[in-house]
Parts: sequence; C-alpha cells; structure tokens
Amino acid sequence: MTALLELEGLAKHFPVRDALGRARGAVRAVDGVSLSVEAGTVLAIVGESGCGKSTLGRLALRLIEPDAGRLRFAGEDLRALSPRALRARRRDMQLIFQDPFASLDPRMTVEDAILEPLRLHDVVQRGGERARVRQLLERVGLRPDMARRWPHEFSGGQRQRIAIARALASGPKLVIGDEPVSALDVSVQAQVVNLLQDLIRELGLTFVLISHDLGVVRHIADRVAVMYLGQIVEEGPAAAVFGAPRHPYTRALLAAVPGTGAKAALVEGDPPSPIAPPAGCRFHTRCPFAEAVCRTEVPGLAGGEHRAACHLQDRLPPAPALRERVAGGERLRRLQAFFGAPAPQPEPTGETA
Ligand SMILES: Nc1ncnc2c1ncn2[C@@H]1O[C@H](COP(=O)(O)OP(=O)(O)OP(=O)(O)O)[C@@H](O)[C@H]1O
Repeated sequence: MTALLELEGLAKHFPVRDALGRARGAVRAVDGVSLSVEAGTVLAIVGESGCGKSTLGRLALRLIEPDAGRLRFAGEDLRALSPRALRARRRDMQLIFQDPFASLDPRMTVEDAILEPLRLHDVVQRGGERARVRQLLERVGLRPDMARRWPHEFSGGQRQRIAIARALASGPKLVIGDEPVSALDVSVQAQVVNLLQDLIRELGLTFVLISHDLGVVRHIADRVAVMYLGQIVEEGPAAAVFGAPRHPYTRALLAAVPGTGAKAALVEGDPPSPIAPPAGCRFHTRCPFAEAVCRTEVPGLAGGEHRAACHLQDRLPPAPALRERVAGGERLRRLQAFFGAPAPQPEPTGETA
C-alpha cells in the first residue's frame, strides 16, 4: 500500500490577542500530528468539538499554512509548492464543507457552480463541459435538468449533493469531508452517507472523514484517528478502535454512542484550554484512570496496529465491565457538552439516578 497523504509533526497555533491587540499566547489547535492515509482508504478523524479536527483538515490540504511539520501528497512536499503549483495540485485534493447553505454561492446557478472547477482545472475539452455537469448531477442523484436552478431552490440534502458534485468535478484523488452530513436532517443523513460510500468505492477515492458522529464513522471508515486537544491519542483500524479501544478517551467517546455495547466512566469536567494544554498526557486531567506518570509522560508508540495509545491500555478493565459514573439528566448534559451538539440518547442502565 502507498500513502497518498502523509502528515508528520504538523502544527498550527493561532495567536490570541487581547482587546488592545497585545499577544496573549496561542491556541494550539493542532499540536504535532502525524498521520498517513493509504491510497483508496477512508480515514476518520474523531473527537469532541474544538479538538482541532477542522484545522487539521485544512492544514492537510494546505488551505491554511502549518507552523511546523511535513505535509506530503503522493510523495510530493506540499509545503514546498509555489502558490501557482499548489493551485494546480488542488485538482487532486478537494474539501466538502459541513454547511451546504454556506458553501454554495447564492448568485451562481448549479451549472455555474460546477463549471467553475471544471474550467479552472481545464478538466474537460471545450464544448463538453455542460454535458459533464449533467453527468455529475446524475451521479450524485439529481436530475440533469436541475442545472439551471439556483441554490435556494434546493433542500439541504440536495445542496450537499451539489457540493459533492462540485468537489468531484476536477477528478480529485483525495477528498476531505468536514462533517459532511452533520448539518443535514437526520432523515437524509444516511442517504448522503451512502452516496459518499458509493462514490468512494466507484472512484477509488482516498477519503478523510472528519466527524463527531461515530455511527457514520463506523459505517464507512477503514481507519480511525482519535483527536484530543490538538493531538492524536489513538489511531488504528476501525474494527480495532471500535472493538478494543485502548485509550480511556476513546472509550469515553464510544460510551456516548448508543448501541456500541461499550460502557465507560464518562470524562469529568470541561476540556482544558488549548492555550495552555496540560503537560504529559493531555487527557490526564479528566482521565478516571490517570496515574502520576501521566502528568509527565506522553503516551508513546504502542505495539501492533495501534499508534499513540495509552500506557494503561493493557491494565484497563475490558470496556463493557466499566461502570458509568454519571446518571440520568446529568449524563445527558455532559454528553451535550462533550459533543457541542444534541447528545445521543443514553442507553438505559437499569440503575436509578
Ligand atoms: N482562525 C482561528 N483563529 C483562532 N483560533 C481558531 C481558529 N480556528 C480554530 N481556532 C481554535 O482552534 C481550536 C480547534 O478548532 P477546530 O475548529 O479545528 O476544532 P474542531 O474539532 O473542528 O471543532 P468543531 O467540531 O467545533 O468544528 C478551537 O479552540 C478553535 O477555537
């Protein structure tokens, strides 16, 4: 297998200024991330709101400039490319945004929106562009005659299909989907996920799925990287991460998803500030299993298929045996805080609050 996308020690720190414009530290949004995405596979990046997923996605495509680290696409150093060479390379790397209401220009017809990347990257011979637009619309499940309509005439799900057609227009090898279905009605989410899955298979796409929805992730990911406070705490094949999570944070994430069978002590409190993340393992301030060593040591490379997993992994009790510590409404509130979104319904525990 060959890696299409390789990140090594990637970092992005956003400066923080006070009301008078004075420097007041930096948000360490992405803080030393190394990942490799094999061609033709789906890697999911999961983690709670604010952990740095979107920033990482943008860095990976060099839509924003990293402060440090290496970034390679098909073996080529993306950071070394001139602006012109990078623009040409964008043909191969596309992003699907979360909000289909914001990502389509209301002043452009659907046809013009899809023609733009076709023309920019000179993908189709002159004269064949409009036929290509119609083909793309059909491929994403829309009628070709919808090409002349305006974005406001479409539902959220249809708009996201248009955004997908636009992202695919240049024939990319790599697509990053930043929460591509989370702004959609629950009733249409599955349809768009299935469409993405079909396109990934049919076109042999390499796909990076940024999502806090572990149900979607479990459905389509080959590998999963779990992010916490700007770093990857665990990475491995999806079946292993879901079936035998090794980091307490991963277990807490899985425990919040109904139907996984996993139960773990939910993490307590709010995440620490990304301006001054804790030393050692960044999760130790909320980890129910933290030991003294966690305050100083960063989890190292673990053996086997997993990378960057917790040193406690072999001593943690099996996930289903862990007891939840928070019950009823309090648990729901914490889940809500945890995901920054409507919380999934908790499974009945058989316990009284
Ligand atoms: N342009 C920016 N300037 C300053 N801080 C930023 C900027 N973009 C992101 N951040 C901060 O970086 C951190 C990571 O944000 P990011 O959006 O990457 O996280 P996320 O995991 O994608 O969260 P969400 O799911 O809520 O979008 C947050 O603390 C955020 O406030």
